[in-house]
Amino acid sequence: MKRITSNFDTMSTLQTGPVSPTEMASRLPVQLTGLVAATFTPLTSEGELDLSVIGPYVDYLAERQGVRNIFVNGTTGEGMSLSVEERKRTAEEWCLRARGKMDNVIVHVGCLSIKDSKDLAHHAETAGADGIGVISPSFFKPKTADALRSYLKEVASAAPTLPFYYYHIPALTGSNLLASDVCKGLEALVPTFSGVKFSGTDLMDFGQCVRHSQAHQSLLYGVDEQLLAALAFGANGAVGSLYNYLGSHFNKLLMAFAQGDLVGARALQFSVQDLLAFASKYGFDVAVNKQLMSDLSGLSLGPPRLPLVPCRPETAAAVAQKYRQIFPEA
Ligand SMILES: CC(=O)N[C@H](C=O)[C@@H](O)[C@H](O)[C@H](O)CO
Ligand SMILES: CC(=O)C(=O)O
Repeated sequence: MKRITSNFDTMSTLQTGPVSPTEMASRLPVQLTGLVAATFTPLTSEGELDLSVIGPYVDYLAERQGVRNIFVNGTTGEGMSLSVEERKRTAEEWCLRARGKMDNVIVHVGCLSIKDSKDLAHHAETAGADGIGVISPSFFKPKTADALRSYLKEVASAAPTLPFYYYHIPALTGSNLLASDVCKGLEALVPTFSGVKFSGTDLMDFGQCVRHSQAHQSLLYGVDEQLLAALAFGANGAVGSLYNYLGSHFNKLLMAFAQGDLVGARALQFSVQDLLAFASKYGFDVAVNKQLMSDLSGLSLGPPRLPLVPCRPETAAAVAQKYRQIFPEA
């Protein structure tokens, strides 16, 4: 794991004196690329944290799925349903267990209270995270991009050495602000601004984020079933729940795309869509997804937390069967 401080040094140097292009390039952070698995939070059958599963979970992602980055305590991890204290304990465990095995641990720190978000941002920094992600508050929603930028600025300032990713997920936050508007001028307010996790379906908005991004920033797409379209628009990588159990498959898709094999990439994307089309008949949500991951990986992830309700075992089993039929090699 690496703490990226160099781009922020570069920025301050830029203001104080000239730097040669070679020196500049060597100081820029490594851009986050490839797959980032949005992890589930392991709970006991009583609904308490089960930190003992996190070590084996990291090994499963690294060894079985070829995934080298994780996004923890986000949507998939039910971060908003955990207490601040629980979020700190899980973040610490993920950072500890990922050491030497993952390239990046990004901790989602968004909360409804800005004080909690700042507390978690600061905590992520001390826990050794490689970055933080923040969603828009969703009860009192920011009415303007300006208001959201002010909020993000304040949260990011609590973790001044960590790359900061704006997490855009309008279907869940209920915010109607375009990500490309939110990101406008954000680097001036947030020196650590390193990219966007874009979990929306508006590809024009995504395209505008890419178009106006800077070279060191990472545009990470978050609707796994249509990643290929986002790659065409210039996505640098992807954050999502499906990379938990389809990481190797999606790595092939990334490879096919990089090699210009669009027909191959499309076939790989279509098989994922087939699985999702099947699963959505059962109301595919985090609860079903979590049980599916338990069934496929053998890790005991436990139930979801209320207000999500556990899925019926037959539902996850039916989706797992479909998965095995579509991806016999996985
Ligand atoms: C709403 C939601 O959970 N979105 C995830 C990421 O943001 C995705 O990874 C989806 O789980 C995935 O694309 C399946 O729809
Ligand atoms: C899916 C995703 O990116 C999240 O869990 O936040």
